[in-house]
Amino acid sequence: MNGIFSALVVPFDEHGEIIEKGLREVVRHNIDVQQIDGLYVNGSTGENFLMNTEQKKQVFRIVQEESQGAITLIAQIGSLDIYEAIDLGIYARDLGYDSLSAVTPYYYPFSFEEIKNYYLTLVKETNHKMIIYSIPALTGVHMNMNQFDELLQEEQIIGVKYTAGDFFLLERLRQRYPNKMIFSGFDEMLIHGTVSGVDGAIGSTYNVNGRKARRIFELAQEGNVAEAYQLQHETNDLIESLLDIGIYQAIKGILREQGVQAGLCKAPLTPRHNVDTTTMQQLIKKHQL
Ligand SMILES: CC(=O)N[C@@H]([C@@H](O)[C@H](O)[C@H](O)CO)[C@@H](O)CC(=O)C(=O)O
Repeated sequence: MNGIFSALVVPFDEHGEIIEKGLREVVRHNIDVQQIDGLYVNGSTGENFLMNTEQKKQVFRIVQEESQGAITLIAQIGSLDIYEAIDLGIYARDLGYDSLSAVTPYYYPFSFEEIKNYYLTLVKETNHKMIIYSIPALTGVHMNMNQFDELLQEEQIIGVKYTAGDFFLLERLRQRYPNKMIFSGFDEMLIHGTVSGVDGAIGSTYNVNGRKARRIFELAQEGNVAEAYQLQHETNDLIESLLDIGIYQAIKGILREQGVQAGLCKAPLTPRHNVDTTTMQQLIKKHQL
């Protein structure tokens, strides 16, 4: 479960329905063109939190069918409805997903005990591997080393998707848990995560920039930090542009220009945002996507 994983984008039509043919094309593009090692399915990038249960299951099923065991699959099942999360976890497990993952419960000010019980319940009820999805910037949940210690004592909790900029905490996690999986979650900090010893990276921009991300990852692992950092500078120029436009809309816009039916974003997200063909073509050319 190492390497570069795309946080999969999901194509929606103008009514917020999933475009099945488009989703299959996005999976194929990730496997055949971006040559990723795995997919992180129904995460933030997949607009998971805008979908209903049936749509989430539809995505899990189609991705598994299309990837046919060629890559590693991680199913993000986190939900404020713990019973939906359990249902999704059992569904993805039975489809053959390699691991589950769940974002820390958000919106209400949950205590750490409530968060811990949430994960232990998911692990018990699904009887599958679990990767903690920690993204404090969006959830407001900032866990400290002692709290990660409590979660990682559970054998079925195999690792953390670490989407934060606290590299002291990341260094402590890596030192204390050499045998747990740690994924870097911010693409713009891929080199920093790799030098900190992460096992892999999960991110939205790998849907369009996965090959260059792999070069950064491999060069940094080999200790060629200067060359890795030059590629990170170039990558961060791209990421800055994507963020200015609207990250998910821009990624789908690039994919559409490349002939992949990446569809639109689902409301309340703006379906296209200010994505225009000329800008997308310029990004593709400038960054050799
Ligand atoms: C909020 C968000 O989209 N974060 C992305 C990053 O890949 C992010 O888009 C990228 O680093 C640009 O900021 C991932 O961490 C999210 C992710 O892995 C997921 O879709 O679950």
